[in-house]
Amino acid sequence: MVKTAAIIGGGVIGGGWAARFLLNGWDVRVFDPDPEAERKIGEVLGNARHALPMLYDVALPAEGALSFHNTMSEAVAGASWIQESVPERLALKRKVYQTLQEHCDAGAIIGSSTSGFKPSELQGCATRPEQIVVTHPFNPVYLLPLIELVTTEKNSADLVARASDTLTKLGLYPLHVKKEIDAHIADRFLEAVWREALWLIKDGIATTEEIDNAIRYGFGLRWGQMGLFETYRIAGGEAGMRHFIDQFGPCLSWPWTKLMDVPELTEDLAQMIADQSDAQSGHLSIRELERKRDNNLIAMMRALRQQGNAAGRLINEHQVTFRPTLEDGPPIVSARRVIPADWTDYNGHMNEGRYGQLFSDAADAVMTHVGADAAYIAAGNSYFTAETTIKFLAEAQAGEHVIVETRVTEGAGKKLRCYHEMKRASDGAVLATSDQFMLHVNLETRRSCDPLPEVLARVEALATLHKED
Ligand SMILES: NC(=O)C1=CN([C@@H]2O[C@H](COP(=O)(O)OP(=O)(O)OC[C@H]3O[C@@H](n4cnc5c(N)ncnc54)[C@H](O)[C@@H]3O)[C@@H](O)[C@H]2O)C=CC1
Ligand SMILES: C[N+](C)(C)CC(=O)CC(=O)[O-]
Repeated sequence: MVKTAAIIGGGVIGGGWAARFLLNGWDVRVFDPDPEAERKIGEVLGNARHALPMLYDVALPAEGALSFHNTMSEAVAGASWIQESVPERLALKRKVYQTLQEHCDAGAIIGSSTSGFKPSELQGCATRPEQIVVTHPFNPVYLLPLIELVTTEKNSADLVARASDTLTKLGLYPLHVKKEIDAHIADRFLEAVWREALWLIKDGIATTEEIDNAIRYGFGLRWGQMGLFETYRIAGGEAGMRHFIDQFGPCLSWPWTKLMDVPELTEDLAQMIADQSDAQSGHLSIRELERKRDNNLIAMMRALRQQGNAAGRLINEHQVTFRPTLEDGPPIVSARRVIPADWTDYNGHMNEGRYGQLFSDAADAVMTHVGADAAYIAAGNSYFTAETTIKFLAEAQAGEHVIVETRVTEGAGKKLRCYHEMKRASDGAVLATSDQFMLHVNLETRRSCDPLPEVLARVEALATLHKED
């Protein structure tokens, strides 16, 4: 059954949440009094539709339905998840909970995007405090997986488990913060870094661009894959973390940082920062910067997928949950995906090597379908490609949804031949074809041999079925 999420407040963050739910197959109802809300969410959704599917090697579930509502009562009725993302004012948030709790299901989860308030503050005047948790996301919510799930003793273990499960199924990483604190965990770091950066600008040490370069060419890259402590463990050399602390711990009491003070944001300082930022990035619109950010994030997370680490490991695990079961066909729909941005080459279209990648993924899916799956391969049997002829018939662009249809044209003994057609999903245009000839191989002897009987039977049956077509 399709689930429904209500989005209360559809600005930068509410729009990102709406996209995350919709692209994972949920119906989404939005309440936001801003007459521009529909347009603004449309823009965020446009970015998300471009970006999120590129993280995966299979198509996301069918998109849910998006609707806009004039009252909060209408938006929350029947929703199993309610995500509040109204401006960061405690009185406003509390008023919103009072209204929505009059109309929402008592079993629904109410998550707040608050960057700073503790859940106990949000629960303060609520009719059913036990329904409310903090689910603090990171911008862009449709791409970044971290959600700080902050709870109090008023939230039952069952509700916390349900919240965690829902967030995980959305491809998110719920970090359960069990002891509440102002600004949770991550924003405390961000604020510490931001305060220090403001001092560096105010004291004329560095410009906004130099500060950004100090991050993106160095420790920013380290943090994205190992965080702080694993990185510092390595920095301690073979002696590890203990040595690192003994060596660098004392520096913390040296006058290196001004972390406890905030520079006064005078008119002059605010203008200096804005001017430097304009000089650095003013030639790009915010939408262009968002696209650039999203494409970079996708490329980085896809690289982490290949290594099975950090955010990449999470995406691999999420992808398994919606990998489709193939039908015998003909044809077998052996691949269904969106072309990622990092598959584009200097000619502005999908690079020829990626056509090969897609056909190779399609062949892997067919192998799994006939029983030559991971366990079969681990037991010492597999197929090797002996010959492939690819015809490139039309260009494919990043963001396009494509499918591969496969026919088994030969399946006898050790021979398996597949004819793949790559099609654009929107109009069925054939973009490329591949005639692929494979041989069954014993991975120990590295020589060709007949498949095990159950795989051979599947291959032969498919070849017969597809020949009859
Ligand atoms: N912008 C950011 O980088 C992040 C913000 N947050 C948190 O998300 C929440 C929202 O922040 P943003 O999206 O940045 O703000 P925003 O200003 O972009 O969006 C707030 C939206 O709430 C709407 N709104 C105002 N009163 C409302 C009401 N009574 N009912 C329904 N909608 C109402 C506004 O029309 C606006 O569209 C805040 O709690 C903030 O701390 C969390 C993570 C990151
Ligand atoms: C600036 N901010 C405190 C609203 C930022 C966040 O809460 C998280 C983020 O996306 O950086």
